[in-house]
Amino acid sequence: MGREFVGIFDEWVHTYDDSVSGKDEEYKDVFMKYNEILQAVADAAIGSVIEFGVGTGNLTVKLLHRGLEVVGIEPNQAMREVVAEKLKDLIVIDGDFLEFETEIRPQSFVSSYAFHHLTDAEKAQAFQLYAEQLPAGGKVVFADTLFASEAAKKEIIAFEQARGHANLVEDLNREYYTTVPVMEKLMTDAGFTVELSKMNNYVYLIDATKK
Ligand SMILES: C[S@@+](CC[C@H](N)C(=O)[O-])C[C@H]1O[C@@H](n2cnc3c(N)ncnc32)[C@H](O)[C@@H]1O
Repeated sequence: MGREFVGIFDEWVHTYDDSVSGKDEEYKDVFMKYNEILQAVADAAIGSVIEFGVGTGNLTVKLLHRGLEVVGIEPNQAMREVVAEKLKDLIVIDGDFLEFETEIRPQSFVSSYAFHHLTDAEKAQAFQLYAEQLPAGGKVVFADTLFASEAAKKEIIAFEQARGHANLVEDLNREYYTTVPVMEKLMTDAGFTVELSKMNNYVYLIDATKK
């Protein structure tokens, strides 16, 4: 579920790695410190890991370098094909944040630049599901765009509009980018302790531990 934006990646798959490396002017600030952000997610993960929205596998590579067992979940077929080519031994399953079936018993759920595909109600559902599946001390480590408040979100969208970043503005209005207080509440309600760190003007590291 939360798959309404999956089709966007049929096209973006071809240039996605250019975007994350700063070649797409509109998304430069979103992907600022991309490698550092993904490394921070990988460093906070523990044990057997389920990674959602693997895309072209950039976070996956960092998790594997840490020696962690990883199963990837990716709803977009073109992305699954790219990552299967890049990481031949990786198990990548067709699934999403809410519907996935794997053999492993995860100690961490991780993701980068993808959780905003879920509405806040779906995010709440996801955290309840992860709390049921994780042992005490298990982790949810996500990096994603969050805003300090709804007012801050409006201000940034107006700023991007003024500098002519129409595609980014459309994206920020179309998808379900939420706020720091909402994210904190959804996670604490599901039984996690949460630490949030600002990584660039858009992205926060969300590091949560099941009580
Ligand atoms: C912006 S890319 C991020 C890729 C990679 N994680 C990264 O950090 O570069 C978002 C990815 O999430 C996937 N996606 C879209 N909807 C999803 C959902 N409901 N559940 C899981 N993944 C989803 C897309 O197909 C795409 O591969």
